[in-house]
Amino acid sequence: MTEERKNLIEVRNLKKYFEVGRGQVLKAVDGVSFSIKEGETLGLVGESGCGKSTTGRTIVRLYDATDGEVIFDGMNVHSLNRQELKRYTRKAQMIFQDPYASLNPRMTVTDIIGEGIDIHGLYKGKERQKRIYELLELVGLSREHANRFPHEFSGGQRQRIGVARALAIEPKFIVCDEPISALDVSIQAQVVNLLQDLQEEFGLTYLFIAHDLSMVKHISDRIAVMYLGVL
Ligand SMILES: Nc1ncnc2c1ncn2[C@@H]1O[C@H](COP(=O)(O)OP(=O)(O)OP(=O)(O)O)[C@@H](O)[C@H]1O
Repeated sequence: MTEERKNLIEVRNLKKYFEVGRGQVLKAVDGVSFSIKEGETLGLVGESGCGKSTTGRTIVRLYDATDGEVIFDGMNVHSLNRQELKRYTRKAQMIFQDPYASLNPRMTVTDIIGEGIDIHGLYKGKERQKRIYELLELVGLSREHANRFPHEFSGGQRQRIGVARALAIEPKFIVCDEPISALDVSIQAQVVNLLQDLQEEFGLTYLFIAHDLSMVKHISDRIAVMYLGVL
């Protein structure tokens, strides 16, 4: 079945170097190539510091690439004008490892989820509120949660808010950067199941980052192993 699907993402010889002072360069990602088909999950594993997060962040344009290409749906992600970049950021989202650090503590759930909706001008007024309720229900929360702040939730619930935020702008591709490693083991399976259900429902494509194989084994169609900046 997968043979018929087209590549949604093609990463070609991607490099991301950081300048770390006194002319020193840290080659966090040093020539990585892979592709992910539409609706597929590629697992990306490797020990801490090998460059997994940097790869994910460079693909979604949180970082500029030092060299190489990321082709998304036929377009080169690192040579977009501002308008195209805005369109791209709507299609490619990221879910972060730490559901405590990645949600602004001073914003309500409605504000957090609504931010992307506003930036991309998707819904206004009543429609916007309805969409936020819908998203909360989609991730297993309820409309009663809409006006609460992040500190009022458990780790698993916070990660669900992070998922709702990513989904709010109807992306095609999500980089899941260790989305369950900060959670209790008993909660991890619930969040993985949620991500799988959403993938099925919306035909999402995932790059699923984890530091150990056991977590990604049953969610991934294929697995890439990273070591010191290379695959
Ligand atoms: N903004 C940055 N500036 C300088 N160095 C960075 C930056 N981000 C990451 N690095 C370095 O790049 C290397 C790869 O880091 P990265 O976070 O991508 O690895 P990782 O495999 O995702 O690790 P972890 O599982 O711990 O998140 C590390 O040596 C890290 O210290």
